[in-house]
Amino acid sequence: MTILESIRQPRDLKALTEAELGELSDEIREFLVHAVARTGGHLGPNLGVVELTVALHRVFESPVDRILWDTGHQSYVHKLLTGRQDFSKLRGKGGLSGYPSREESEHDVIENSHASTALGWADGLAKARRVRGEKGHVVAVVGDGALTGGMAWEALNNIAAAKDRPLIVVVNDNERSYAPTIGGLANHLAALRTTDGYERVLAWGKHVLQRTPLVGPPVYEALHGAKKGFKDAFAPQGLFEDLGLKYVGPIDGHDIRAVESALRRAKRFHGPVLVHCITEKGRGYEPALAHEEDHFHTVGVMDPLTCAPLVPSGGPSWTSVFGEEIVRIGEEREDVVAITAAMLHPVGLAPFAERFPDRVWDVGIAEQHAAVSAAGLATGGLHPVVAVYATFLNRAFDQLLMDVALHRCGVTFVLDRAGVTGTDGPSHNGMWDMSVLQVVPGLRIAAPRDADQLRAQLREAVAVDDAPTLLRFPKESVGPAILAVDRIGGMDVLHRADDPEVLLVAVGVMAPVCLQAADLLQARGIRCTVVDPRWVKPVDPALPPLAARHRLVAVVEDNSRAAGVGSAVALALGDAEVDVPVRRFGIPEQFLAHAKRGEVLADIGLTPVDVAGRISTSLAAGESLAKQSPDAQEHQA
Ligand SMILES: Cc1ncc(C[n+]2csc(CCOP(=O)(O)OP(=O)(O)O)c2C)c(N)n1
Ligand SMILES: CC(=O)[C@@H](O)[C@H](O)COP(=O)(O)O
Ligand SMILES: [Mg+2]
Repeated sequence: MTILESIRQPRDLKALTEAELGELSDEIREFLVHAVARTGGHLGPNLGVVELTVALHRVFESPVDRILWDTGHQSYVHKLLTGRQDFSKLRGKGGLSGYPSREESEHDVIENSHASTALGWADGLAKARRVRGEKGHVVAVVGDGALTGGMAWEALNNIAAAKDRPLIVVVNDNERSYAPTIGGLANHLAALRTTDGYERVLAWGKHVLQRTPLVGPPVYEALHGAKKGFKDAFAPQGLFEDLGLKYVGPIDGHDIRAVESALRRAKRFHGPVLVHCITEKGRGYEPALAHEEDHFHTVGVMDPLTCAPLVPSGGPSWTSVFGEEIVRIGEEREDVVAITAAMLHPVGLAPFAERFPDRVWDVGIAEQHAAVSAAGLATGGLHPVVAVYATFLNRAFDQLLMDVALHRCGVTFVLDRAGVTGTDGPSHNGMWDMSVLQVVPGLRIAAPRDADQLRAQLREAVAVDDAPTLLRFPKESVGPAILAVDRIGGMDVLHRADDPEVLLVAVGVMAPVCLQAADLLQARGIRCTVVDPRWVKPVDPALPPLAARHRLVAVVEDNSRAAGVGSAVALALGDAEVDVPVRRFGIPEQFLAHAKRGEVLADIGLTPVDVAGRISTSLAAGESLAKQSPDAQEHQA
């Protein structure tokens, strides 16, 4: 049995010797590389927190002491040490979540993967402990990237002022989000991190002294203390100390003894403490360290030796189509600029950044700032394109509404990972944008069905300079082109039939699902028209009169059913006095457990068979209804 296998719960760590702890760290890294290569997941971030997590669970008594993980993607080691070592179905249906999960363990608190929230949770938990007179520490682990999010500072502002409320903030500073973390904060962390002299002296001392048994360790401790003293005396007073936090660090986050020593000091301090740990994303796995783009922030299923992907990509991604087209637009329009929230490569803006380095900004994990600064850019005469994942735009709703839309700013939002993403769990599905944003006056929303439409609609969007525009597309590969057979108003007709009964409104990537459903219905003698509205907000004025020529309208969208495009179409029909029933197909109002996109779509009835089946049943019910007495009809309506 390996040491790792012997760890069933955190207290099993306490008896391990220093040598065994080193061995355990090696075993964990070995486990992570092979397990995550088999399933895909967040490899780099977890390789960077091995020693930090071991030290946390040796110093604190989880779950009495609450250990919170910001963003949660770096919680695999925490899971391994809290009784969860079956990673065979990590992020897969029925397997471990890729994030903390209360259902999995009493050691887990924050389940969502949206960054910069852990300090707020910690502030609330610490206040609750104070009010209820409960013992126990609250510890929040936050990355340097997550620390660039505004909410982290809202929380720090509260935490720092509470001198008598013990709360420990552990900054996991690996200098990166995906790419190197940007901004004044990153520069400040660097200033705290590198007073070169004592770092080099410390590194040398550690190297020499660790090879000098007996005398080595106490001398190393003394040297470590000297470094601390030197820093206190000469290094700049830190931003954190100026705020009122006790600052402990910088600590070598891969030296378990050093981290434990710092955490024990922090534990003794009866107030807010910040422990600054220096770590390396991808530590111990050369291919990750060599991967300059993101140190293997997320990896797909791959060969752990060669890092070659083992699942063939299904062709070009939506992201790459956007990335290429925005460069072409940038060539033609020098007023077009771009903003990313710490995800330059994942959202496809890297080619634009390479071509136009002065026209793209990484604002950190700060979607709210991205939206507001875009309002400033637009007001300054430019046309900003803000590229974020759909789920993360939720965070910037007010800024889109009150800063961009109210001021009628020509800003284009490009939402990647819209719809069901699946394996990243409930907080990553881009399933709310076409509902939440329905209420934004003047905002125009497009949902492209294929690459050609993405290119066309992106161009139409950046041509609007007096209102916000938005495109949204999913994570998967782009399918084949879907040609229109006609155009009605601004809508593309994808399929038509003589004397049609059903109008299928296919929203974006649901076009193939609707076309297949139309074929299934045709086989049952039910004739359909299939339209792609292209721009789903506002509803095309040609849609109600088209609907009036059918017996039933079905709107199919990869978005929440609640207040989505289906609801907007139903409202538009009502306003136009078109009395045709509307059936809404979308994502139910629930949080979707992690599973593959296809599995989730099948579970929620967004497949051609489900859509065709429900339409057929609906028509039949309508027919039987029509044959019944008027009051029976009234009742069922
Ligand atoms: C609000 C929000 N925006 C973007 C993301 C995407 N994201 C996930 S992890 C990550 C980088 C996090 O960097 P850091 O906090 O330093 O943690 P590390 O991965 O370095 O351990 C980003 C941008 C997110 N999870 N939440
Ligand atoms: C934790 C986080 O938010 C990101 O790392 C996200 O998991 C990446 O998702 P993709 O793998 O779809 O780019
Ligand atoms: Mg980081």
